[in-house]
Amino acid sequence: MQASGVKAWDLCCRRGDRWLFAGVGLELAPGEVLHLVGANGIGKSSLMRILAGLLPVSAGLEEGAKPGGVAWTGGVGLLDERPALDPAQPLGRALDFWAAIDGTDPDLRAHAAQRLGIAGLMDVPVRYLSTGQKKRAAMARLIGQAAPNWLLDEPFNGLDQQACGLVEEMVMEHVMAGGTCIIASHQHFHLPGLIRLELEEFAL
Ligand SMILES: Nc1ncnc2c1ncn2[C@@H]1O[C@H](COP(=O)(O)OP(=O)(O)OP(=O)(O)O)[C@@H](O)[C@H]1O
Repeated sequence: MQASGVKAWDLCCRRGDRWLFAGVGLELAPGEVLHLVGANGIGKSSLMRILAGLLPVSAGLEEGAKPGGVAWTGGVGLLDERPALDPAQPLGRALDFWAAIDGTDPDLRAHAAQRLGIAGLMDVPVRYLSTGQKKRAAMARLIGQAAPNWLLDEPFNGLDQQACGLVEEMVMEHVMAGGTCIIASHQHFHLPGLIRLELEEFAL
């Protein structure tokens, strides 16, 4: 695996005319997992999207404040709340669309699909798949990316108990191989050494 790690500082987020958070920072070394927690609507997904580079890092509240930043060591893979798989395509084709963009390792993805129990669904249109099957497919896509850093936004949503255990196992394997992982979730994780970051109500 490539080298991993992340350092983020002074992250601020404004949605519409409302500040969600300001001055948030975090740092992860290879092998570390961070659990991002906080109430509904507090800004966990927004923070994940900033970390993934999909939302800008806003400048701080004060006049002329410098924006914060995010520095990754190695590539980043995001398991978003939405699976981003074309509903009109058979699953295999929908995953292949991303393979070219992600630089997917086909063997890694195929092995993950097998473990996740979706290898037999590649000819089924994505629109016929259940929520959990789509989540499993998104997880197989992530593993195929072989990114050293993972961002998992509510990875357990829609998964049955067995699949939740499997995803936990996959996270363990990833970090034990030297990766990092940030998980935004209301669920509990049984992962040793979990670092906890709680986003709190932000008041001006
Ligand atoms: N595109 C957008 N434009 C304006 N406001 C938005 C947008 N996306 C999200 N928000 C608002 O930002 C706030 C934070 O949303 P976010 O999804 O980051 O919260 P969360 O902590 O992940 O919530 P949950 O636990 O319910 O998933 C919410 O009030 C939401 O309505």
